[in-house]
Amino acid sequence: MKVEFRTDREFDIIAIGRACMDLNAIEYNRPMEETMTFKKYVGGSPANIAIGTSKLGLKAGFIGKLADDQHGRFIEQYMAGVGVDTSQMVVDNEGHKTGLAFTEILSPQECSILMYRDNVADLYLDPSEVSEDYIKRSKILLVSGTALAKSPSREAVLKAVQLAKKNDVKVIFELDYRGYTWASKEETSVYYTLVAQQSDVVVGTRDEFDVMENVEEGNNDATIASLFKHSPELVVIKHGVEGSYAYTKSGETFRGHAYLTKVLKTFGAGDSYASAFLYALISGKDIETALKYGSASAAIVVSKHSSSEAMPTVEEIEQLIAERS
Ligand SMILES: Nc1ncnc2c1ncn2[C@@H]1O[C@H](COP(=O)(O)OP(=O)(O)O)[C@@H](O)[C@H]1O
Ligand SMILES: O=C(O)C[C@@H](O)[C@H](O)C(=O)COP(=O)(O)O
Repeated sequence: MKVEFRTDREFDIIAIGRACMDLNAIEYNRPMEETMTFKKYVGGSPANIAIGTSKLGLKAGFIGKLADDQHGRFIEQYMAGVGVDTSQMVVDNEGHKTGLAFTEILSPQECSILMYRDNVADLYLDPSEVSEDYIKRSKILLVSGTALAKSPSREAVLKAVQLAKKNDVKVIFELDYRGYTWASKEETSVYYTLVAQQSDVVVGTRDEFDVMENVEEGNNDATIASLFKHSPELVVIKHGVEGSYAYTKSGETFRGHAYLTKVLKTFGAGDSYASAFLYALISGKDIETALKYGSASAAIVVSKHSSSEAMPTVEEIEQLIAERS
């Protein structure tokens, strides 16, 4: 089965949410306390996805807010450099800062992220800074769940979703749950449910769907039964190295398998998976093939040092799929 997109749009995908910085430990296999050097990369889930899809040859744009400082300018320059349209990345004039993610690589399986996200510029995106003229030029609006965590970014995203629906732009909701930004799981559940019910495609890990449903150990059947009563036509539920499932409203289930690889760190899997999965769907491939693209892209990124710079090309993805089939 394939997902149909408008063919008369200039942009394949416009992402909304945070564009931040990752500081990844250069010294692996040791705790953060003993890590002395870090390498900086652009980060933030929706920025990673915009970069990933752009590297795959899609026309990507971004709606977000950047700090008015060297870090904000680094992010804008990097994203423009890989081909992302940054015309709707506004600059904050109230002194808010760039969000930082320090990553600890204790072992290939044990990674954690130490976030600095107080007063971050991305959460100050205002609804007045979201343009209908821009959104209606795209096939897809990609929404990151973290952008719903606080006002005014929350209202900016809700406005973007309304405009996308009005203009026949498919809404892809990446749950992208980052607990530290939210006041409570109750609050997250309210806003996640609201946006998921209005989206065309919902993508998240099993744990993230549990947060959305405000349950301890949910199951995929209950999740899809509930979401398919509303707008979603496709729901993708990821289970880490165990792979992923894609469910369609018409009743089909597809299984995606992870490609085993020499893992350097576990983060970056979700964003690279989303980039390549969406690339494949937009390129007219069927859902089963799109799951392979997502899994292959994730396998490549978990074997490298960054989440954004490591995003693969189409050739790298197709080579991995061919080698393993
Ligand atoms: N250790 C791994 N090795 C290879 N592929 C992986 C690994 N971990 C995850 N993946 C791939 O990335 C996809 C998304 O990973 P997951 O951990 O579920 O998402 P997230 O990074 O958003 O938490 C998985 O479905 C799988 O295909
Ligand atoms: O999303 C962030 O703010 C941090 C990311 O930039 C970081 O690279 C990361 O954690 C990506 O993780 P993923 O969800 O496994 O793709």
